[in-house]
Amino acid sequence: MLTSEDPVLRVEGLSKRFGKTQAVRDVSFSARAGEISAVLGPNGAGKTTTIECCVGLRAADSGDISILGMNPKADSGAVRARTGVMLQDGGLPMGARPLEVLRHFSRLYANPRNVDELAEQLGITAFSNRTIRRLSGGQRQRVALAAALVGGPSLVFLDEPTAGLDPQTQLVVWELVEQLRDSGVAVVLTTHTMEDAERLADQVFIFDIGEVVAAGTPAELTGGFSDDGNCEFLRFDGPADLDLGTLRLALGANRQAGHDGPGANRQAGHGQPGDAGSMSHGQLDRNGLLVETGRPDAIELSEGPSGHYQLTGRITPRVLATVTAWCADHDLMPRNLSVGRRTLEDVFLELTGRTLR
Ligand SMILES: Nc1ncnc2c1ncn2[C@@H]1O[C@H](COP(=O)(O)OP(=O)(O)OP(=O)(O)O)[C@@H](O)[C@H]1O
Repeated sequence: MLTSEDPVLRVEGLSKRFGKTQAVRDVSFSARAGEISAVLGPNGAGKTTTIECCVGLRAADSGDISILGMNPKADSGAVRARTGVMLQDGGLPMGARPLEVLRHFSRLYANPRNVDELAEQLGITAFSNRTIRRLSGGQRQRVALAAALVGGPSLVFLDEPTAGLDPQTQLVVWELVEQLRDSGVAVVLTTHTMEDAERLADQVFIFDIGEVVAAGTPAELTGGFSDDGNCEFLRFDGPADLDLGTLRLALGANRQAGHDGPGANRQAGHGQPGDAGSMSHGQLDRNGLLVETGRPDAIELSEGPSGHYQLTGRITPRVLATVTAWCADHDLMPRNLSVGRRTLEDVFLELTGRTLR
């Protein structure tokens, strides 16, 4: 029996191979009611294959999938009745008109949503007398989204729901997805747009080459953003191969002297030193090792390619002053100096050495 605490979707150890390509390897994740779970990753990371296995469009090689406590294969009818799916190719009948399609789908469900209201909300009414074949990509996308929602599902899978949409329609889709979450639906959203994940997601699962390489809330993954406005990275450009030893010492001396000022409290939800074993405070690096994140008093200093320097952690005004003072002592102009919040894109880059796009 499923309780309200149990995930609506639970995926454990899912693997799927296409010939020589291991599309999905030992993937585990879950999605809860009233939450948006984003599956984020670059092209070919295995997101669509994972969703296709979840909704029964592909047979997994191994692993377990449970939806609302049921087995999607054994209880396929009951699972389908409570699940909405929007896939990238849409799967819409080309010769039909949007409202005909939506009315047809709505008749298959016990408690469907009002077709006219949904069509109005997604701006479908304006082109409802054209066949699907004659719609633009973005218009088809809206019909596919409506088709996924018309049955009033408890769990909805949205594969790249904002791909190809103009900014105005993206906003409509984001609002709709938030409404779904607020009404208690479990939303699983695949995307390679980190803006989607950062804006919408309660939980993010970052995929790369068929594996989940990091998981957590956006704030946990990016190291969070503290109440007093202290930022999470400081970057500057300078000559390559600077000797950073004295800067490290100066930053360490700040920490030990407790110079981070009155706002230097720990962030809610972040761990105490030593409790890095939980997934919520860490990420998996390329070798599958847990890397601690969100330690507000730890400053990491690294040199990227061609003289790009980066500090990550809790960047206080004192840290900024230490860096600029060190630069002044070394007669060095820190070019392109910037301070800001780390994004999921940064996290992905740090974990894989590549960008999401
Ligand atoms: N039917 C198929 N036959 C052979 N290989 C496939 C098939 N479907 C997917 N693949 C391969 O499996 C890997 C994962 O593909 P998948 O479509 O799941 O990635 P994705 O993360 O959804 O990518 P995208 O963001 O581009 O949609 C890729 O290397 C892809 O080429």
